[in-house]
Amino acid sequence: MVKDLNNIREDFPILNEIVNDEPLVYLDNAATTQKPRQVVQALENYYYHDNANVHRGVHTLAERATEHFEAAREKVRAFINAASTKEVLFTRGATTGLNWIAASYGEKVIQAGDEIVISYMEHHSNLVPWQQLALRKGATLKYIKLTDQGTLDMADAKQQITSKTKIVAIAQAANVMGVINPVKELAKLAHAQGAIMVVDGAQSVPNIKVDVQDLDCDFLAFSGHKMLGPTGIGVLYAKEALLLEMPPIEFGGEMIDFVNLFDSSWTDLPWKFEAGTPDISGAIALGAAVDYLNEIGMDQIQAHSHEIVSYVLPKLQAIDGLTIYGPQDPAEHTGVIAFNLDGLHPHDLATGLDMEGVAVRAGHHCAQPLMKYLGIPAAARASFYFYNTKADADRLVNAVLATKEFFKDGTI
Ligand SMILES: Cc1ncc(COP(=O)(O)O)c(CN[C@@H]2CONC2=O)c1O
Repeated sequence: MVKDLNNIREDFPILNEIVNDEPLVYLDNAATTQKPRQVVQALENYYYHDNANVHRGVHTLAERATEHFEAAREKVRAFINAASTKEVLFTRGATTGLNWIAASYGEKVIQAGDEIVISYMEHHSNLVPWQQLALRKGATLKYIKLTDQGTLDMADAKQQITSKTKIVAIAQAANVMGVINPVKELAKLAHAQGAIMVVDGAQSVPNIKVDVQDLDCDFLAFSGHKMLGPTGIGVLYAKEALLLEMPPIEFGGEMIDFVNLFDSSWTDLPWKFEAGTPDISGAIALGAAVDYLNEIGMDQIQAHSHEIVSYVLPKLQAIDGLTIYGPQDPAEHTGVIAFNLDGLHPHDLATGLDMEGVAVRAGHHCAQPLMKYLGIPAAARASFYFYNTKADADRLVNAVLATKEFFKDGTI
């Protein structure tokens, strides 16, 4: 059954919150999304009825907990169309997944003189792991330039990806510019040079249909909390052939086969990379989040974002003194819009919006090199999701105008 977006908000009690005497308008979904009752209910059901440790218990609760935990993995597998659950590793989030690739695959493969290619629009979690790996190994970190519209300069990408390239790591959707990057084409360019393709899916998996086999990416990392799930659970997808050759990152229980006094052997995939007691309830709740997204449909979610951005972008562009970063064409935008108001620090702008009950983020958005590339210290950022409405968009526009009026003579 496809959920009707017109009455979806009843699943999100938090959207009824009052902030500064105004009904909340939550537009910080790129930071974290709100959680439907069904996800919170999954957590409650687990702890009230099924809680036990997984995989080795022989009692009924342990078997039930294991069944729910592994069923969640299968839901995630199907959601991203991975070939096998062996390719679906539970992590803490996108940051952990990206660090695992650098710490395992990167440490094993990267040598002095090799090149790692990223872009100027990357989030720090898809930049610093590669930067530190390159420093450790004496490898070269290269950045793909952006066009004037804030999209990836693919002509430059073709120049940057060479026979020395071993890793290409790019966000599929950008957390500031709001663009969708052609990672399928980038994977082809990487593979043609014998390199692997790492996709940062933190902003794409929640917003568009992601098919890892169609993309032919080698790794893809994302976070549960950005797609209706709880914080602390995420996923690293990786091709099985790569995982079989990669050394574990953490050692201990769950991930061993035999432990001898002076050496050990590892268990099968995916558990080789899941040392210790996993986030059982988080994974089960992530499975409930996937169920919820599937009931809406990713096509409907993407269409809704396009409709909202097409509605609000022209209204924001019409505000004198407001600068929008990234594509000016709604067709190029996910639901993420970064902007600044002349003469106002983004923190003051966001505080002004909060006084009107509108929640946006302000700062460098964990993308300091991008801020420098854009020539700005920071920006405000509104990020929509399927439970936001055109009325929310109007509240944003009116709050920007009210804040502009409030600060107009430069004094508070
Ligand atoms: C593109 C991208 N990659 C990686 C991450 C890291 O995700 P985790 O923090 O879940 O590991 C984020 C987080 N987005 C930040 C968090 O807050 N606002 C943002 O834009 C992101 O947007």
